[in-house]
Amino acid sequence: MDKINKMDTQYELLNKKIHQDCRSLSATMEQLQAMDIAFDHFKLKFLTNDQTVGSISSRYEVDKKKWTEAISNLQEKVKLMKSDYCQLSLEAHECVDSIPELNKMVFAIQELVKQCEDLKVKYNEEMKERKKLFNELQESKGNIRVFCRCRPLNKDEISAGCTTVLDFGAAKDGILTTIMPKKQFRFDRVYTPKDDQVDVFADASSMVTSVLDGYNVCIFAYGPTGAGKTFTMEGTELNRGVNYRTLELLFDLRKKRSDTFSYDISVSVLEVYNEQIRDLLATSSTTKRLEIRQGSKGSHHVPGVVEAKLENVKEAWDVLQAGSKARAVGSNNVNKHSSRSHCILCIMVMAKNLLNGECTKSKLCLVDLAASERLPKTDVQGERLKETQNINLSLSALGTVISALAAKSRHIPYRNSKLTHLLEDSLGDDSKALMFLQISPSDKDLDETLSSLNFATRVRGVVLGSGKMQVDTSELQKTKAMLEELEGQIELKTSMQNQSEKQISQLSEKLKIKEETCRKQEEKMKELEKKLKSAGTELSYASSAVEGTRVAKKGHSRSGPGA
Ligand SMILES: Nc1ncnc2c1ncn2[C@@H]1O[C@H](COP(=O)(O)OP(=O)(O)OP(=O)(O)O)[C@@H](O)[C@H]1O
Repeated sequence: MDKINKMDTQYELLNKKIHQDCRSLSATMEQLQAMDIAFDHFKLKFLTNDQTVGSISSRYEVDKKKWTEAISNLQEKVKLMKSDYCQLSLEAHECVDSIPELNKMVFAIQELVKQCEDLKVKYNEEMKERKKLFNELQESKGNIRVFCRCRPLNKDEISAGCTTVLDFGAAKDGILTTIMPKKQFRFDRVYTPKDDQVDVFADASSMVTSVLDGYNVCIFAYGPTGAGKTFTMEGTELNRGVNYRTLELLFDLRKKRSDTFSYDISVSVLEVYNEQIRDLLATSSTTKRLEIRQGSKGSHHVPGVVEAKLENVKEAWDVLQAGSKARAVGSNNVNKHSSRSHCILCIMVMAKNLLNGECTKSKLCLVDLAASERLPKTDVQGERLKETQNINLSLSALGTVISALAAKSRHIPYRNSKLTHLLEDSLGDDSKALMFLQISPSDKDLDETLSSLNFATRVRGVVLGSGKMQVDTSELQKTKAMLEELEGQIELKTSMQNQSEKQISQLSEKLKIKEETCRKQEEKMKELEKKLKSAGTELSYASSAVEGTRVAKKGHSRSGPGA
């Protein structure tokens, strides 16, 4: 029994132990399972970590490459910019260094300007003197000068077998010879039929110049019908005459003298027919486009006449055309009206000396006279007779005025005709006159030619016989040479001054540009340095992040999953 009890106890003990072992086994199993799961987790984590490390490291490589490239690019750029900067600052320094030079130049220019001012004052005085001498010289030649111009034979005359009765062999010396009767006539100029409008105006231009110097001038064309009066004064579109060339010269001189003078130029165009005055610009549409004034007592003896202010030579041509048109319209009803009327172009000039504020007013009258005629033929009656009488009246009144002026009479009979009344201002004591004597070369016009030549010789003789002052021309030559030299000096100084001013402005412009470029480059450099700095910071962040991941990976592989 004892044995059975013993075995029973043993059995119970064994059973207990088995139960205990079973429990510990299942706990171990659970532990093992948990470890297994943990290991799987760890294994999974490890694999994931490994992949992350791989991708980080490849991104790191790409980024590294990119940043290295960017850095080397930036370094290159910085290097270039630094060299640019050095170059620019060198140039800027050069510019700054040249400032004392510039100051010197400015000082020199100021000196030049002062000298120029002094010279201008001197020049002004000399100009006055020149005007005086010019006037005296003109006087010595006679205040009334006569130029003789002969037209060529026209087609009709050639086909009718007309011959030339004039010899121009001594024309250069101012001598014209008639062949039959053989007689010599002396004038201030004699033009051959070959001389053109340019040749003719070249001699008249000094008179025109003196208008801008404040003198009154009168230029008129005298001669029988068909001798070329209108051709000389008006000319044609292709062969422009004295009227147009005069205005052209005035505008040219106005431009040339614009530094020292301002000129206001206006014109009126009048016709005198049968002692009646007609304003040829009053109805013109051309004039409506221009600035118009009504002539006052000061500018005209016929108040209310249209005065068109001209700004340029194009306007001048338009106005001249308008005047010719209006004259031609008037001639439709009357037998060759234009040869029976006087046409007057009045040019009014107001000059202001910009240096001393002095103002002068002068007037230039250009007159295409009515055709001269000998005493009316007996068969001329009615309207034609009246015309001829009026023409003769005005031409003889003109002759009388010229004679009275030449004789320095106290009374000049301007009021004897409308023509002389209108010319009063421009045909005065201080004024200059030029007569173009127009003649025909044809034998059929010989009588009229001789009569015209005799008339013009009388006019010239009267004037030259008046004993005008003779000027010592050697003195005049000296003064002229001095003036020319002075003018040359002024021109040189002015051009030097202009050049220096131009240089200074160019240099300061360059300096400004350089300064601006330097400033921009500096800004750019600063910006790049900033970018470079932030790029460096980002790079160091990225490398430390990569480094951290690497360390973590290494640590993990050392502890391993089977540890
Ligand atoms: N120097 C010249 N060269 C060429 N042709 C000329 C010259 N002078 C005049 N003529 C021509 O001769 C003709 C007559 O000239 P113009 O009409 O000028 O004479 P005029 O003296 O004004 O005559 P009128 O007193 O009758 O009006 C015109 O056809 C003109 O073109």
